[in-house]
Amino acid sequence: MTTVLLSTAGELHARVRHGRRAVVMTMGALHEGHATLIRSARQIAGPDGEVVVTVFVNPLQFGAGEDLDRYPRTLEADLKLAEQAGADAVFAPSAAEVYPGGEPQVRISAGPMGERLEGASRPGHFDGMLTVVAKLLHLTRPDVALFGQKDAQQLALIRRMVRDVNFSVEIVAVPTVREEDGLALSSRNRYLSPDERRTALALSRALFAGRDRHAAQEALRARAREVPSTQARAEALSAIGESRAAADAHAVATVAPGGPATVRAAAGQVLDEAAHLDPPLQLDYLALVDPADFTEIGADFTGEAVLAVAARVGTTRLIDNLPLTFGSLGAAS
Ligand SMILES: Nc1ncnc2c1ncn2[C@@H]1O[C@H](COP(=O)(O)OP(=O)(O)OP(=O)(O)O)[C@@H](O)[C@H]1O
Ligand SMILES: CC(C)(CO)[C@@H](O)C(=O)[O-]
Ligand code: BAL
Repeated sequence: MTTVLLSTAGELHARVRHGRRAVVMTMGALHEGHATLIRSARQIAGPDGEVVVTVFVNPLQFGAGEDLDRYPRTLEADLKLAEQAGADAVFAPSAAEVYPGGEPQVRISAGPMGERLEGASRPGHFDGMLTVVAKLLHLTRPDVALFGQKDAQQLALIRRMVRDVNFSVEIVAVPTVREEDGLALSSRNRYLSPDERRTALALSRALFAGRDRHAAQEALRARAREVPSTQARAEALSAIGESRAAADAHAVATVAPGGPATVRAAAGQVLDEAAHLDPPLQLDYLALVDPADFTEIGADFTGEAVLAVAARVGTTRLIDNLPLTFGSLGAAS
């Protein structure tokens, strides 16, 4: 298959549509994470459908002093990767093509969710991101658009925009692709020196520490629930022997003050340690949030939450997150 390179809206619109169109939007500097999105798009579109990858470094979503100028631009390599992953077309417009009248006056506002976490650190970022995503949806007119879980807040805001202003597109999320040692793939990883990369591993390690604490807590809760009342629990504990009973009682007791705070603390400890590495990790935020609105979850939260982290190593700012399900087995008795 030969992937076609398109650079104007006219070329895109002149393209005859085949079956379902699946679109993957990117800022280029493509890596295996993007390839995974493109392969998923290929599966969704099927052999009779088509996969369009957009490559556009959107100036509107970069703040003053951010890395717009040094953001890697590698179109030739991107075309090859997109082709190998199964794309039919790559749409790589210029800024003048996307914003023919200069910076747009009318924009999409991300609302309160867009001001939290990433939005607090990068004011205006999500308005700029949603504005270009809306434009690219109009330009590419997909049936399905795929986005990575790695940018969890972006994904949540795109879902919200599609719902709030009735875009007729299905949004599909793709899990985060990681290096073998856990580092989430990101175009910005190529800014890292070997020493900085070692420090950057603390982001995923912190998330894994939080996930492990969470898994242990959920297992203990499940055990506690097996015995429905205090009286029944005591009887069940003596039935399984004194030492097991003591360990069990201790385990059940220690799970009680746990929950989100303990998960945050486990992740936070890894990040605190990384602040003393050379080069150090400078934490921006660590948060355990409800993906519906990106507010911190409370102690009695149930359902899927997102443990999210952002930090700087040297001049590179990285983000990562893990979804964690709370109380999946019901509330503790
Ligand atoms: N490791 C990954 N796993 C899955 N999806 C990813 C991964 N990295 C990026 N994506 C997704 O690819 C799409 C394009 O992202 P983008 O081009 O910004 O890449 P990026 O690697 O996230 O770059 P950056 O370094 O700017 O964050 C987004 O939907 C993003 O969530
Ligand atoms: C969705 C996106 C392509 C909009 O510029 C960008 O934010 C990205 O690559 O994640
Ligand atoms: N991957 C999200 C796009 C950005 O950082 O601007």
